[in-house]
Amino acid sequence: MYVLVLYYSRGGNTRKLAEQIAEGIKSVAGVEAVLKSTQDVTKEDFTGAAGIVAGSPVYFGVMAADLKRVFDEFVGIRSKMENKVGAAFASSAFWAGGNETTIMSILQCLLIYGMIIVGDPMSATGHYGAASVAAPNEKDSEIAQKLGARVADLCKRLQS
Ligand SMILES: Cc1cc2nc3c(=O)[nH]c(=O)nc-3n(C[C@H](O)[C@H](O)[C@H](O)COP(=O)(O)O)c2cc1C
Repeated sequence: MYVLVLYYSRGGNTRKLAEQIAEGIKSVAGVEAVLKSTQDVTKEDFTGAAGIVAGSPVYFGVMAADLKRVFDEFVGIRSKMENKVGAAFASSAFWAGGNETTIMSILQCLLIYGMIIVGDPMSATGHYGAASVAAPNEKDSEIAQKLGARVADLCKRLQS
């Protein structure tokens, strides 16, 4: 069983968050993490996954166009995604730059893909997901790992 960590990143900040989420996924026994950029991801990566954690830099308060392109292009496999677990992450330049609105823009797509969407666990912050201003610091990384672990754990429970 694997969880797909899908990201777009131009400067590397969002990729660093993605790597932390993948670490969290891998900490759950029996669940692997597949880390893919928007350029490399395939429809098979989507349909084979037990869950998807998708992330983007904040671009004008929403996800970057290349992540939206993937959701647009893969619309035909939407029905195969029902009841998989979904979560989101984002990296901004400023504290009030739009991390939550960007996460919500991603969660909207996952919701309409029929997925069961979750935020980060109570042991992290119990909010929208994982986020950082520029590159993730130690706390951001811990939250990202906990988000990954939560999604992996839920995937296991749903498939048992
Ligand atoms: C076209 C564009 C739009 C952006 N819009 C915002 C924004 O609305 N709010 C914000 O805080 N940062 C904004 N940024 C900054 C990026 O979200 C931020 O630098 C992020 O950490 C970059 O992630 P990356 O290194 O993964 O590419 C924007 C950057 C670009 C290139």
